[in-house]
Amino acid sequence: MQEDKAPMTSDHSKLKIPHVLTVAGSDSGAGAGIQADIKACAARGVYCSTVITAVTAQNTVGVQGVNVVPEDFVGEQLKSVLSDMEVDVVKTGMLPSIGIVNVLNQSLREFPVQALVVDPVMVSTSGDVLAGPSILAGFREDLLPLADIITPNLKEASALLGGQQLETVSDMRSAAKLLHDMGPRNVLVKGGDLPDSLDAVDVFFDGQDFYELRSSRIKTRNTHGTGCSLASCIAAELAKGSPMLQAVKVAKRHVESGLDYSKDFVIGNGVQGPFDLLFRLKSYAQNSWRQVGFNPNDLFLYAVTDSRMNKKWGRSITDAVGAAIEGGATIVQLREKDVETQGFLEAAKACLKICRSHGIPLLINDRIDVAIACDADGVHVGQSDMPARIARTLLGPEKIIGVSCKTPEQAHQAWIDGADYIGCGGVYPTNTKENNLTVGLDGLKAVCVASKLPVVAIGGISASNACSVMQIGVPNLKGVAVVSTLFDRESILTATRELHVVLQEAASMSVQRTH
Ligand SMILES: Nc1ncnc2c1ncn2[C@@H]1O[C@H](COP(=O)(O)OP(=O)(O)O)[C@@H](O)[C@H]1O
Ligand SMILES: Cc1ncc(COP(=O)(O)O)c(N)n1
Ligand SMILES: [Mg+2]
Repeated sequence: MQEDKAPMTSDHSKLKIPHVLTVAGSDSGAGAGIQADIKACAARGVYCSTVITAVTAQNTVGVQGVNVVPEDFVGEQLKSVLSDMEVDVVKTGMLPSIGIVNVLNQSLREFPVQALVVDPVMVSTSGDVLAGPSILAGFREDLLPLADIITPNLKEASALLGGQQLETVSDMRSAAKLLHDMGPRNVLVKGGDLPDSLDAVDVFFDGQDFYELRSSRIKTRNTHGTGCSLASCIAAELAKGSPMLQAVKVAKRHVESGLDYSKDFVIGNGVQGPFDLLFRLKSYAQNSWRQVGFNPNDLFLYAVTDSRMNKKWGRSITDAVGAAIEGGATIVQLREKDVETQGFLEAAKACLKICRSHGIPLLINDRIDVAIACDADGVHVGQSDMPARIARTLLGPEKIIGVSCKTPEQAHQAWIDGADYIGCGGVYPTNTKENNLTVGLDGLKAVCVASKLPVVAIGGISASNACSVMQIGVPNLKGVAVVSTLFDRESILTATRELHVVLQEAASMSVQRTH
């Protein structure tokens, strides 16, 4: 393999995408093998092509069958990809026959790549043989000397070394050294299966120094595929140009957080469930995730919290939100301007629980980081906050994004940027926002008419003027957003109910008018 990395772009006008080729077996249960490799590379932002060496019938119970792909056809796949697609790094997994090892060896000599990552898969965690002892000589003689790194687990390291038992970190160090003598530039002995170990310890040896890489051991049955994913993450980081130790560290951290994400999911009836790097399970784990998708009618009675008002009336934010929902609020936005981040996050998590139990969306004002950390339903941003287009990239396609707009131009931009709704105001003067320009009912109407997005009116709206706001007669005005009208009151519940009645009357009047 080449020592120095070639520049990522030969022609600067084109973007060269980092590319990993995985040469591995298919796992029908999709926890390990090719399926794990594609997910890991996708999660690391690297293109992944695939040469399939075997198709396994496999689930959480074990491996029920293996169908090995003829070596000539493995060779044909290798040639197709390597001759055309500018592969940076090759990663190998299940190599079920000595013939396939030979074919791979020849291909790598014909089409050299920047790095070779060898995960010497032999036995699945369920104990089923994926590559028999006959493969050992091929690994030792042909593949290991070409490898930039090999990533055996304890059993595989032991098999490669002729069967010696590995039970401690010190045994792992000796094994790493002996394996290094077989030719690979770097060795990572993985300790996922180390008995009596509180941490998940892997030993990395670069021929000079040993590194013990530790992470906390996640309590989960879903560990099927950690090895394949780790090797693919290493390959992906190398393809991006990382030095080896850095690639290994990032990969280990990535696997750890993937295990944490997917630790609670229940897939299959066997002892070992698939691990998954792509699922964001927090909302599933709460078992009460909101229906994905934004319903503009949720803007009907939009409650915006205010920490100063809660302080003044001596109530917690959760009590305030609970009362507003009970009174008929249809969406809640947390707008906490003077609380510290940690307190805000805790409050947001608690409010999210309440909102989810009532099927009410919860948005966070301005703080995209807090919205991501608590997995809120979305954010509301002002004109000088994070631009909606960037918020969309950070939050993903399904979260709700609202933007404050005063003009038709801003409303148009919000639509282009991928927002879901706009908040237009201040309609009337208000104490909650200093120096806020008032647009009045005419300004509101102009924005609504120009906007392709649903609109919620905000600013100085109360039970006494909400009816005139809703009667401006534009179909995309979906509701009113209020702060002091609900939260600067003795009883939030009563205040919300009052406003709800007014809004319902306004809605029924406009229905009558259109019939
Ligand atoms: N329960 C766990 N918590 C945290 N990390 C783990 C856990 N199990 C395995 N790992 C890590 O996952 C990677 C794969 O390790 P291992 O399970 O030993 O390999 P294999 O899947 O090839 O048997 C290693 O970095 C290991 O430390
Ligand atoms: C096709 C294929 N490749 C690799 C593994 C090893 O994965 P694990 O060690 O997590 O069982 C597997 N079970 N199946
Ligand atoms: Mg494992």
